[in-house]
Amino acid sequence: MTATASGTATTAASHSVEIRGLSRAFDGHTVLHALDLDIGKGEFVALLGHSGCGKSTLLRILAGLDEDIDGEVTVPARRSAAFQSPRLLPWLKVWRNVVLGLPGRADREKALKALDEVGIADRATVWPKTLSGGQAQRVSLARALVREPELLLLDEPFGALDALTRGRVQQLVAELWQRHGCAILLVTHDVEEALLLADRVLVMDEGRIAHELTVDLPRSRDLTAPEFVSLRARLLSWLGVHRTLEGTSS
Ligand SMILES: Nc1ncnc2c1ncn2[C@@H]1O[C@H](COP(=O)(O)OP(=O)(O)OP(=O)(O)O)[C@@H](O)[C@H]1O
Repeated sequence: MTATASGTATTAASHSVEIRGLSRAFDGHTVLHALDLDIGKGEFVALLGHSGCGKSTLLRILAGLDEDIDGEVTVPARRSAAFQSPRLLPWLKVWRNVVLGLPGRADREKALKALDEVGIADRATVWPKTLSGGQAQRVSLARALVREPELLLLDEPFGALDALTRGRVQQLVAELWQRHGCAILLVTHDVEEALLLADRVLVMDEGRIAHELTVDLPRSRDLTAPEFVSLRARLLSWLGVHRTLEGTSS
């Protein structure tokens, strides 16, 4: 692996992500503090932390949307991201949104395959405004997957969905992850979501990784299993030491 002294390198590495001494400041206010983090190839990592602790800032850097950093960041060239808001272009039909930005001519077959994978191939030729929230989020996932990422960055992708749809889309992400074998970094406010999906949960506090938990439970995970309940209690206590996490309850 090689990495630039300060910036984002995209050379293949033994890990999918390697971060060394990453710092980011806005207007003199340091948001990420000399952060170190490795994510293994194919590993599913969830990132929890109270509002404003720097989760999205880290994700944006890994997505290549922010390069004004100190430190070393190595990420795979093939990476894609999905956010809380699906960010579909309203003047393009669904399938065109999926393959937008891919090199070459817009490949309808490719888009249909990706939409089929997320269960909404029948919505390929409609306008984005006619989609439900859950459908739009599925299109956003299809758009990320069509790039065949080695690293998938998810910033609260289920945050705006109702509980039932949220459960379905979570299940879909778990299945896609197992099928594609990509590494995933999921930013969430939801302790249970993190424990249901991830191999490892990180708790961030004021721009540092404050705690780390390996989730050594078989899938599909049972929220009521004593081991699950105990891991949940540990995460909540870690979060409680700092500030109450929005959107969770004990
Ligand atoms: N472009 C920017 N300019 C100035 N400050 C910024 C910018 N982006 C983020 N910040 C600041 O950096 C800090 C961390 O923001 P970030 O969005 O990473 O937090 P977060 O943990 O993702 O929060 P949330 O859970 O609320 O989404 C905040 O204080 C925020 O105001």
